[in-house]
Amino acid sequence: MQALEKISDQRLFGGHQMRFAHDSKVLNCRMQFSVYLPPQAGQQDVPALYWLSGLTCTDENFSAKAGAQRVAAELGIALVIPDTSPRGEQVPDDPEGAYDFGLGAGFYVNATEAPFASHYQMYDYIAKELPALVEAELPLSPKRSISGHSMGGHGALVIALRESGRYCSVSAFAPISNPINCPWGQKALTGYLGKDESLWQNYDASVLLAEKQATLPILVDQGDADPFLAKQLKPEALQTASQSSGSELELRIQPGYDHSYYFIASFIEDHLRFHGLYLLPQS
Ligand SMILES: N[C@@H](CCC(=O)N[C@@H](CSC=O)C(=O)NCC(=O)O)C(=O)O
Repeated sequence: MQALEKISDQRLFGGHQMRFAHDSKVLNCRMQFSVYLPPQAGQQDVPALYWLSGLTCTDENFSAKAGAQRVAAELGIALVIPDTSPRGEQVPDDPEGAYDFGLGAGFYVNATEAPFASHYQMYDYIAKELPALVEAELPLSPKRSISGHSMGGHGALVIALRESGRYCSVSAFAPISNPINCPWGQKALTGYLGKDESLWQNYDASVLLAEKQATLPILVDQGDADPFLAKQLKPEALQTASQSSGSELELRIQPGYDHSYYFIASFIEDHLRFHGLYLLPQS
């Protein structure tokens, strides 16, 4: 069988919006993901921005709602958009079917707890298996940046801070900034990693940023009308952490914006141009 099965391919801004399926070894299931290839990918390998989506999303929310492809086409940056959890009948879900754990809520961690550990290895899937696959099979260079929203903003920050040599820049929209101290994070980290809170620290961007100075540029946008801001997102923890390690963080509070894809669509161009500064040769 081919490594990638193409599910769809549609022309968009001179490039291609595509969807693929493949067998994931680390997740132990069949997965789907989306890719936008800009027109420049017809001539040469192009750099890629990996986008990590939030709770309840598949790879299709960002492709359909964020409006990122026009500027990606102009800049010559591919978009690689994975799913948010392992998938399939055999993959365990939240025991009560809640939206914030299990399917659609992998939290970008490597689970150690049964019954989740046999599939929920999203950290390794995003940081290692998927880049190796798409760079081997598609016209993508190994220059990568990473971004995401909410749960995906948490994932992007954690992966970039831990694997900084593998990424040129990181950005996030309304990230879960301090998951060890919020209900979404505490539920997910207990379920995937168990009750030993010392193991949770490796998956908390504020802890990681406080411990070690960041070596890559960081941009974060947060709406001040976001209903999840105070209880779940806590961007002030990220700000304090960056100050204590002397890291450069650009945290922008956007007046009147909520948690939705309308917020993402309003600022995605800024994020693409920010990543372009580090992914593309500057004249
Ligand atoms: N259903 C839940 C909240 C679900 C939600 O808001 N999901 C966000 C991400 S939240 C953090 O990870 C999302 O991106 N949804 C998909 C979309 O297309 O908007 C509730 O109602 O509280």
